[in-house]
Amino acid sequence: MSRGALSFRAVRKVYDPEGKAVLALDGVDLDIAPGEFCAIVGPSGCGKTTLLNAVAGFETLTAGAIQLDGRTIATPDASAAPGEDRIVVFQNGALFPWRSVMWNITCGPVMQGRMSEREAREHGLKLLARVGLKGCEDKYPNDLSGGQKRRVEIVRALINDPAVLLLDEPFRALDALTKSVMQEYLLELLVQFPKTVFFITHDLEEALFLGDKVVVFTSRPGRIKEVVSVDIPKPRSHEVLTSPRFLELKAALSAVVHTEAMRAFEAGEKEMAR
Ligand SMILES: Nc1ncnc2c1ncn2[C@@H]1O[C@H](COP(=O)(O)OP(=O)(O)OP(=O)(O)O)[C@@H](O)[C@H]1O
Repeated sequence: MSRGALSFRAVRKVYDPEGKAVLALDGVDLDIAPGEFCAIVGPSGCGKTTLLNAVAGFETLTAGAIQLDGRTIATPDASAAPGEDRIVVFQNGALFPWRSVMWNITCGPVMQGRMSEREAREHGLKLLARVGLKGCEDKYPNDLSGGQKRRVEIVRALINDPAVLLLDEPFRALDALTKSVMQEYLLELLVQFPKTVFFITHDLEEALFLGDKVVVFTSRPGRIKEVVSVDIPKPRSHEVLTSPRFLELKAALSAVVHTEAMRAFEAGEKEMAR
């Protein structure tokens, strides 16, 4: 893969609601290689979504810079508008319920004039078949299960052929079984359609199962505490979850995250006591 290199340099973000400054991110330096799956974990409120939003173009920076393939996409002075090179899949989904699955998938490339309706439909049908949704193209989102909706959303993102996929806890609302199936679907799709992935999760097992690396953030202000390289070969199936190496990585990751979660909790208690 030749595109999708993300680099973060000294990224800082201060929110200033009603003059009470909230330092969300402070000095984040990170490189994500083209085609790399980077899972982001860290305590609640440490700035994970803020960082994702800055890449997506929804949030400005207070200091620092983010580059995509050498092109600066965010600085304090400017941020590149959201575009089809960086697509977000949200945890609560964002399908239009009154439109068919096919419409939801193809509206982006068709409206932007990048594909004819026929081309988009053909491509959409192919992608739906790859995620086990053959025959669902004329259904409406509310006719689908949570897992099926999530697959439609991922197909909708992939049809745009983005350089970077940004996923903010996409499987959070799913039951454990559906979630594990979705994780395998995602890995399989990425073999067929390689993308750089920025994936936020609170689930350490999910981070290790999917990630080439797992970035652990400190409690707020978010800084990078540790980067864990997941040296388990891909393709991975759920059998790896019980392998000695997986369990070893999980124990180490869990210890780091737990320390930070405790810090975040104590900081929250102090703030409440003020
Ligand atoms: N628009 C905003 N205005 C003011 N403060 C904000 C705003 N958005 C986020 N924050 C604060 O910035 C910090 C980081 O928020 P963010 O949502 O990025 O954290 P997070 O790590 O994604 O949290 P979670 O894991 O709970 O989703 C939090 O303290 C949050 O309250």
